[in-house]
Amino acid sequence: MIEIDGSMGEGGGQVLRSALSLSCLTGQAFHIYNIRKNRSKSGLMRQHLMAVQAAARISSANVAGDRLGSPELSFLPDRITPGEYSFDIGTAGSATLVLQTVIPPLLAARKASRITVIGGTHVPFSPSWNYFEEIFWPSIARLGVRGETAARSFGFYPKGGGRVGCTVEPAEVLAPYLVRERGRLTRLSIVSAVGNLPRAIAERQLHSALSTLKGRLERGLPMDIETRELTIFGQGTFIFIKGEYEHAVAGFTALGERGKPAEAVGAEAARELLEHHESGEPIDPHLADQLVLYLARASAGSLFRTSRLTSHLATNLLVAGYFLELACRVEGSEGGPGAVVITPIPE
Ligand SMILES: Nc1ncnc2c1ncn2[C@@H]1O[C@H](COP(=O)(O)OP(=O)(O)OP(=O)(O)O)[C@@H](O)[C@H]1O
Repeated sequence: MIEIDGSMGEGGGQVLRSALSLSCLTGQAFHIYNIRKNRSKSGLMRQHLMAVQAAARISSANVAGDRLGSPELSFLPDRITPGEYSFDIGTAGSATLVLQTVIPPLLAARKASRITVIGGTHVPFSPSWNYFEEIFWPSIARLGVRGETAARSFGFYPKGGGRVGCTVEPAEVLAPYLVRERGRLTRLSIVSAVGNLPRAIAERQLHSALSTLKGRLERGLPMDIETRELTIFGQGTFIFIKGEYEHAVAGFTALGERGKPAEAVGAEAARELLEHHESGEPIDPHLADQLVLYLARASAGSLFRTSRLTSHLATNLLVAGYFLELACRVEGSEGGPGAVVITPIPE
């Protein structure tokens, strides 16, 4: 049984989720302790527990310690069963993080699967649905992942209730990923949205983003700009900015919250985009960590450059090393730009 210290690296839920994915994928059991030890509410929270239950359902796993607040867990997967799955988090816990947990093992199944998750789609510290669908999904599609994404509704903190999902076709081996350069910025898209709040808030978010970006991007850049009113439970706002480069896409989401001015929301996403853009690098800091589990399964070595090396990236590389024979090299230091080289070692 693989022993994992859940407080290693970034020490958050990601250590657990990546271990669940890789355990299902490789059939190796693991025991994790110190789960989210340094977080203010340590142990398994609802969203993490849902990831455990989802991974257990698709792999008919034997599990011990799967309760709220638990600091440790043992997970013994059996066989991956493809099929139709629906997981209801019951809170605004992140739906995209649950999807990201089960996609890698379901790719290794013999038949296609359809997964639906009910929960938060635009919640802090996780990929927004727009990010999942427009940045993460096209990036894994480039590695050979086939399937479709679908969103029935969005869910915000604290009510959740968004319903999103995807289908995944079996993909035995994935293509290597080589992204050293991004090429020119060819298009910018901005979606600014509100649910059960005045449309004027979405417009203020948008104007603030546009004035932050003014004069900082190429002249005459094609732009798609949209404000949206969403039908959701509860209330919420977000802005999502996508930069399409010749060889990469990058995305930045900012969320509204009580007491945070709409102008701050718009400026936050725009500043993140500018920071990435001005680095000259292709892969945004979030995609960098989210790609690791896929590159670890590619048929040959991969290399990409990112605008910021994060502790999430370092953590995923560490966890992948527990389950797979890999040679990983990171060039650069945390917080700055750098390169990641991942080479699977054939058995
Ligand atoms: N704005 C964002 N856009 C895209 N992806 C994001 C964004 N914010 C966070 N993520 C991704 O969400 C994941 C969050 O992992 P993390 O371990 O922090 O989650 P968690 O389970 O909420 O952890 P914890 O509550 O223990 O801190 C990472 O893969 C990170 O790249």
